[in-house]
Amino acid sequence: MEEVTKEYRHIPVLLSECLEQSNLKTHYTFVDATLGGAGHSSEVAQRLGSDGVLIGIDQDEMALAAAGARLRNLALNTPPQIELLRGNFGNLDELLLEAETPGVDAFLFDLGVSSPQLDFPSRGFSFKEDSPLDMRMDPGKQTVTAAELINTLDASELTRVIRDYSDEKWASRIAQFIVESREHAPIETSSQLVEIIKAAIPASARRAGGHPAKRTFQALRIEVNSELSVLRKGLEAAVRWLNPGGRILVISYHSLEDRVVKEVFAKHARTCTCPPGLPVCACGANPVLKVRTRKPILPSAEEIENNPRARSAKLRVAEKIR
Ligand SMILES: C[S@@+](CC[C@H](N)C(=O)[O-])C[C@H]1O[C@@H](n2cnc3c(N)ncnc32)[C@H](O)[C@@H]1O
Repeated sequence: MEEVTKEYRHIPVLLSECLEQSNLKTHYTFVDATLGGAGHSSEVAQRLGSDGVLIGIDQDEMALAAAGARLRNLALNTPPQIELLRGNFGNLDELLLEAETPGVDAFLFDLGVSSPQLDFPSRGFSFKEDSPLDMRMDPGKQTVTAAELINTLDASELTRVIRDYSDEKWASRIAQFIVESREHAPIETSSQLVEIIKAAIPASARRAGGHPAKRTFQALRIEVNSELSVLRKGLEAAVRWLNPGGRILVISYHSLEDRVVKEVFAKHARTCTCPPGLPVCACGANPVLKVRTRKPILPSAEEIENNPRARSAKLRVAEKIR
């Protein structure tokens, strides 16, 4: 355990903004749906009282072990009840029923992978390390790896995944190069895939827009973990579990995640669009949320300098109105 906490280094993103936006009270039930290394949660735990509850969820065993050790080591005067659950926030209903939660006052979703997940080569998330192409967030429960997708999807399915989940301009060429390459031998490692992507993208285009494999790796990770449908499901459940006045905070790191957050918030915040003078509402609008961030909250230049991973972060917040 000591080993895990020493190695698990992840700087929490938009920490003070999250604490402020959570509107924490000592008796709150706070659900951290993406516990990671408990960067946010260890600060939340210090602000809850003995009548408060902190529920931490992560599907990653390594994250949960590190977070558990960190939270246990906090010297708290009035420790809240702390419950850590291993699972996917796509199954929020089951997890919160298991925790016997009557309702929730604040949810935090800090999406994506943590720095240690990227840094442990065996997880296969990083295009910078040579590792097996895995990318499963929960290797114990998920069976389909990135290698399996790369070696079995046909060219049009590969193009769809890469294009839809990353806006990669060269998606269809990358897909073709993948299919041609695997005819000789299966593609099993991240460096094999990086070389194929580099060969598929013309040299002039390769120089722009960061590492040429970044977008394809993001697309594969989203597909392996069904990230967008899981996010929609998790947010929908969070809206149901929220107590009146409670808040949902979501930190996203790319436009596809951010779009899902905006859509779910907007759907539940939709106000009546009937023409004035109609005796009863016919459009069926029934707002339960108020969006508190018309524009997302972004990290400061100072935060980005100290933690480059925060560069693409966007925090959106909504409050339950009834
Ligand atoms: C960016 S990290 C969170 C870091 C954390 N806020 C901190 O400061 O230490 C995201 C975490 O969410 C977890 N995660 C991602 N998707 C998940 C999902 N669908 N269900 C549960 N956990 C998930 C990952 O395993 C990872 O540990």
